[in-house]
Amino acid sequence: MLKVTKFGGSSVADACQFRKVRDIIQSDPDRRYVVVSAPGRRTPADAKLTDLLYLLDAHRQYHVDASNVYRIIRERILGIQKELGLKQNMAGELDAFYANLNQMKQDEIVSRGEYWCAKMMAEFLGFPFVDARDVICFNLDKTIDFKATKAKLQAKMAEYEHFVFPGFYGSTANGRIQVFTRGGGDITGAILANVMDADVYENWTDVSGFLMADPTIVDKPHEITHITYSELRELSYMGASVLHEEAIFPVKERNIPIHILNTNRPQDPGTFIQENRKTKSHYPITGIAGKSGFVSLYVYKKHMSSEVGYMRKVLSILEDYNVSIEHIPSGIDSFTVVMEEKDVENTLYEIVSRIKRELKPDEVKVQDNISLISTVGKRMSDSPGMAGRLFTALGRENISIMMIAQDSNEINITVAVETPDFETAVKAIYDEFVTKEDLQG
Ligand SMILES: Nc1ncnc2c1ncn2[C@@H]1O[C@H](COP(=O)(O)OP(=O)(O)O)[C@@H](O)[C@H]1O
Ligand SMILES: N[C@@H](CC(=O)OP(=O)(O)O)C(=O)O
Repeated sequence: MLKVTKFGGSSVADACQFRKVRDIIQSDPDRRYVVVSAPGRRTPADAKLTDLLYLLDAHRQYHVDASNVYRIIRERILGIQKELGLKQNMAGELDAFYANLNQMKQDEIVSRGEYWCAKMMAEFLGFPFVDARDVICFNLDKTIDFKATKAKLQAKMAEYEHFVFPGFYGSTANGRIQVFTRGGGDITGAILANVMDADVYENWTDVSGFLMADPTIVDKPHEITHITYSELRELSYMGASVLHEEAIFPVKERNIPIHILNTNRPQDPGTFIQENRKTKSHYPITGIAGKSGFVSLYVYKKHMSSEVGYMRKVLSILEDYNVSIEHIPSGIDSFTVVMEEKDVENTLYEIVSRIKRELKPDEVKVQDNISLISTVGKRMSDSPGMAGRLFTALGRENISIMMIAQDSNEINITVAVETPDFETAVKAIYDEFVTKEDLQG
């Protein structure tokens, strides 16, 4: 049996967490390949090391003295090293990094959290360190070159029976470090699991598995014991941040189960993510997730329904500005495009004026401060009246629904609400489909 184990930032936040990781690795000889993130938050008010590295880079870019930020980074790493009694010259590594700061690009700077952490973890576990820079190969378009990565990883597996591997980064063909998007250590683990044909991909974090809702919004949400890849993809895409939304593809391709586990409570069963759920859930939904930061663009034109290609022309203007579209609810002579605010923050008014100038609509309206909430579950397709229950639950809280979308597999109903209503809406949906079911037994 072969397990690829990935420990997120919360699992390596300090020396005490390192010890928990060692206990977990030593308790199971199948846990041979270990991926680590950079040290995460020790308390809710703390900073993730990766955030500090982005801050350091911002100081560098704007030519502001970065010594204070560097000092905090240095103290965090050396604090872990000292408490664990590690012998490597981390101070030398860190000072050489800082001295060389102006020669580095942002990706290299922000990748160092995982690099230092993996080096320390390797010494602590007595495993070799393998640098992701020498293994994870990116194409120039930032996708993964699977063929090259596989060849390099297999060579490392032939050389070592165990190793510690930094998540989040790799390199391009010209040797430059490239990082994934934030939270991308999960993708590194999934790639390793795929190439190594692991029996399971264990993803260790600070919650006992995937929860039915974000625990910062709903008080003590239930744990999900089993979830399918497609349900998970919907939830993680919509903001359930436990697992990066892109981490599903490499494991799904080989049908490798993902097991989400809690480093602070390793005895808990956690969540299994597989193609087919083994047990039928007691609840009509699997989970709820949501995100804020959306904006909608409403376009109305008399007789739009008979004007062939009108919607396509609006979408092609958005494409010119590289905007990706979340939803397009439509009426007969109108439609609304929902997109992420960050994609249009500098271009929205230019886009609107182009639509007005080139397509002469009768009305264009922009609304910002929108949140999307997805209610997800495979059982929803065979449970009649789900949408009705959802809308009634929101209605009871006086929340107006700005948009409704249901995917064609009927495993997801997404609603748009105004951001001030976001948390109340998530709680109302949870109460309707979970708390109420509990009370009914
Ligand atoms: N549905 C959910 N289930 C569990 N955790 C969730 C959910 N939605 C959001 N979270 C948050 O995700 C966090 C774990 O992800 P992350 O912070 O990336 O951990 P790590 O540092 O271990 O990679 C949890 O602490 C929790 O606050
Ligand atoms: N350290 C990186 C990558 C990562 O996966 O982190 P975490 O495991 O803490 O989500 C980040 O903060 O984005």
